[in-house]
Amino acid sequence: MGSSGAPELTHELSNNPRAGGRATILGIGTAVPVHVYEQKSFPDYYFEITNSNHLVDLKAKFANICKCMRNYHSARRQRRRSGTCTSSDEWLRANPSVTAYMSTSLNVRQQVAEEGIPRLGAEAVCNAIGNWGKPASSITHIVFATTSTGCLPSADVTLIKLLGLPLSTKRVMLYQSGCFGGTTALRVAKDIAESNRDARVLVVTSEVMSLIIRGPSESHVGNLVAQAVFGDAAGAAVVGCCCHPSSTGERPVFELVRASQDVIPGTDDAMVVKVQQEGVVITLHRDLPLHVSNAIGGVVESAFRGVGTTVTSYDEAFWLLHAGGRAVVDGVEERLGLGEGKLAVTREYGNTRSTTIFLAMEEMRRRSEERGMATAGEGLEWGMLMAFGPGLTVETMLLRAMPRN
Ligand SMILES: CC(C)(COP(=O)(O)OP(=O)(O)OC[C@H]1O[C@@H](n2cnc3c(N)ncnc32)[C@H](O)[C@@H]1OP(=O)(O)O)[C@@H](O)C(=O)NCCC(=O)NCCSC(=O)CC(=O)O
Repeated sequence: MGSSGAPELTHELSNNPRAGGRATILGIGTAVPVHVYEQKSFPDYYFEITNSNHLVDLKAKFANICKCMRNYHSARRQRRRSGTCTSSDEWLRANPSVTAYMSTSLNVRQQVAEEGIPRLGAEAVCNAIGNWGKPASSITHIVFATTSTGCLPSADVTLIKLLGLPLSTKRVMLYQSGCFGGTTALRVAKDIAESNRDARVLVVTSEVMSLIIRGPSESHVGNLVAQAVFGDAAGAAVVGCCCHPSSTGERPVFELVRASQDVIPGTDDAMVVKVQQEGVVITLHRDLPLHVSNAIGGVVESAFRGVGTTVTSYDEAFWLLHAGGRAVVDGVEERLGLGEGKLAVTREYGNTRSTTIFLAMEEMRRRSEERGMATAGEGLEWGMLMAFGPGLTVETMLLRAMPRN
């Protein structure tokens, strides 16, 4: 139990590497779609394309929420939607069932997701493999997470065909995994890598919001918040145990030290996601940020405990937090007493569900390299990756940044 008074949450996973070492991230890549919507002009766009300009008060509320998102994200980041022609303006205008608040539309939405998810994922994979520097044929396993669809044959099958990977590549598909799906995928990859000598596990997340885009309703502000918050992106990482990097020519970036996953008691209604004839309907409860911040102290304390880290203050660690929304990030920062700038990379990007942590991770690595820091974790050794989603589930991964040289 943490001194925060939060409920005892963390169920620690065993950590018994059998592949001769701990799993590490050996390459990272991301991809974002070509369609960009500026947060500033998004309220005008969204109310126009959903034929809702008559809902004047609701539009003002939405504009306020988006304004806050604009302050929250750095100006150079925008929200993005799938680059497929079908989720362009043309597609939205041609499909009023998608832009209505509630209209039967699952089929038409699903087509966009089915095509867009593996394609965007493949772009991120190519970037991750380029960063890794080894041939794609060295990949032995894939763990693919998406919250954006649920069709079979699954997105990982399409992905291996797009990439030309052997059809014998061993796959794990995590559908409807929530925003913590990227962290779950890393946990599964860690277990695979540490149990199979020479395994090289490709972790992929890809989120395309075609199933959740819908018009506004005065009686469903939780949906409106979801419309303001979420965007599309894909992330990828190559994970493997690399005991002798000098002989393999690989460059471990972050060691995956320990994983945890916990459900916060009494929070079933905080985030509810239903697959319906009308698409995926998301309801976010206004207390969600409070639930996360109330629980976070206990979760983080347990995650750091007993592994021999040198961290005596949370500011001595680097932080990769899922960018849930302004209120969530501010709440976590305050509860953990983090110093200014500790969540800077989280604030740099919006919420792209399971992909968010990869955008943050890549950004941190990029900044650290640019500044000549000793590790990709802002020059620090220990760090915490944290994401949350329906359940409410909080998932963490304790990271150890490897020296860059
Ligand atoms: C949306 C915000 C950025 C807006 O911030 P602001 O500072 O502008 O203002 P605010 O918080 O006062 O909210 C503005 C108005 O919206 C209302 N409001 C906010 N959130 C609401 C909700 N979930 N349901 C109903 N109403 C809500 C407020 O009461 C207020 O109404 P009034 O004007 O009447 O007073 C912030 O509230 C936020 O970050 N909320 C958390 C978003 C969230 O749930 N993220 C998790 C996504 S899930 C995820 O990431 C995991 C996953 O997908 O798996």
